[in-house]
Amino acid sequence: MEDASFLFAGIKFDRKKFAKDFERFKEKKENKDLGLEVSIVGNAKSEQEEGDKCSKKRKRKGVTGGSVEGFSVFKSSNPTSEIEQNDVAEDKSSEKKEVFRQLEWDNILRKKYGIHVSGSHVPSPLQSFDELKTRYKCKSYLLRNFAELGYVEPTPIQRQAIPVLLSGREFFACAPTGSGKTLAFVCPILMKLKHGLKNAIRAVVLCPTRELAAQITRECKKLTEGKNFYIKLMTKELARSADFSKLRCDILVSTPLRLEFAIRKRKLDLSRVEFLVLDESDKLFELGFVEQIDFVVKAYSNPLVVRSLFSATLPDTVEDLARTLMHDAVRIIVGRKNTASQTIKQKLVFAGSEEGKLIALRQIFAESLDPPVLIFVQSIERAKELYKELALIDIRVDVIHSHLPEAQRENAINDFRAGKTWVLIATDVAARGLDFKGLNCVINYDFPESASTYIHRIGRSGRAGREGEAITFYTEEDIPYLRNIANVMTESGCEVPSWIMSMPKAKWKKHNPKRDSITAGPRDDE
Ligand SMILES: Nc1ncnc2c1ncn2[C@@H]1O[C@H](COP(=O)(O)OP(=O)(O)OP(=O)(O)O)[C@@H](O)[C@H]1O
Repeated sequence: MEDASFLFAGIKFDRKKFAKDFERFKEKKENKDLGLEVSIVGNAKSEQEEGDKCSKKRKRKGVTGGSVEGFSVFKSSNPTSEIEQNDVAEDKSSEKKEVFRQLEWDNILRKKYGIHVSGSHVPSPLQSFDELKTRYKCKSYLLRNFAELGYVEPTPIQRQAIPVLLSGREFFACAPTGSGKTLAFVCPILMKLKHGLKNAIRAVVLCPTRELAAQITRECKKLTEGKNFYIKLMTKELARSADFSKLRCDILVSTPLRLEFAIRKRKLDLSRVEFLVLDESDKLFELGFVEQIDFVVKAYSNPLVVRSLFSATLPDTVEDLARTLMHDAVRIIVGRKNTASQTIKQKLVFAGSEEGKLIALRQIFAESLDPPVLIFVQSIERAKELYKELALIDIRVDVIHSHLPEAQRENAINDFRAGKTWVLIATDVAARGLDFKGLNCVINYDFPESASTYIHRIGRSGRAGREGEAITFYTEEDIPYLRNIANVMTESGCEVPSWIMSMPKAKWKKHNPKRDSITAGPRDDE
């Protein structure tokens, strides 16, 4: 992890400058502690208006620095008689009771869905999608599109993240792979943007790969079916030649590199962006991305931009960064942090050598090839080598890595999704975010470079509650790192031999050993 403390430096929200407002905010918190400003589930008016009020207050703070009034409904009233005082006391006590009841109910709901939150005054989780209508006046088209897509009830991350983003709060969230994080940020952004109001980019979603950016764009379009939203994927073409001053775009989805290019070379204006989402945020803070991210984030000159971070793995360093740099951030963790999805059956296989791996793979294919299967290797070279090997067998195989032209990468993904390809060999370019609905099995032909890479790779299967399988080959050189993977396995309920669990945990930065080339072992037909 790079030292990324300079990140978000472009956001003009500094505590010194707004010290007075922070003082007032404290005052507000005290009043809230008395239970005067907490929303109640089912109160259609309150939460939408609270959200709007919240952003208006931030506006006043951020833009004019003017006085902020009305923190307490009781401050402005001036009870004179004893009866009035008693009435006020009674009101206070019943409001307090209601607030406690609500908090209790929120906790029950969170416990039921494994949601853990911290931060001040976290909005109540959703009980159902219908609540989006009753509590937040969500437009019917969105709920219709949910139904069309078969989304009957919100997933745990959606239950909590949607109300938090709707209330204008910044947050960072960690939830398992395939648990619906995309909808968790797209839905509230669509609800808040009210399409077609302004001619400016108002939301930006950043993610580490083009394939993932394309997938998020598609998901956004599906959700806005029947409405005039302008959702744009930052393609190479767009980044190079678009006239951004004329481009109609409500939500822009991009990789950091392309966005940086468009800002530098094409004068892309991000001053009116209201929402910034960093998907796969821990990856975006790694070496190779962090400088682009820093540059891009500085381009968001709107002091009211609401930032949110999502990932299935969230190292403490990224959490610390988010906590210090975001404004009054909420933390949302679903299940246990940095664990694999519970629906994936995970297995370790000792393959002995490179030759042993190929034999083991062919054996799996012979005994139980249940396509589609995704195979991960460590490098582009090895992806090409394995492709040559498997092309000799009578199975439909393809390969994806970052040295392929964009169209070929796209075809590889599309053919795999469509079932035209049974086996896809991939480098870690396909490890994050990609949603292959029916993927049955992930094979880690090469041991993953880190526990988080392991979690993301195997998370391409077992999505949206479905079952999946993950097989990880290891050789002698991987043994010191076995324990780290074994921990992930036991955390999600898989069995691991006791000798592995008694090994010391290796200090692990990136494990990318030099491996012998992938050579053909003896074949059945020889
Ligand atoms: N409420 C829902 N009910 C049923 N399916 C859903 C719901 N929300 C999302 N999905 C589906 O779940 C799948 C996974 O969603 P998504 O790709 O957003 O997961 P993710 O949490 O972002 O995963 P990753 O960490 O791997 O990026 C998708 O196929 C999506 O259509």
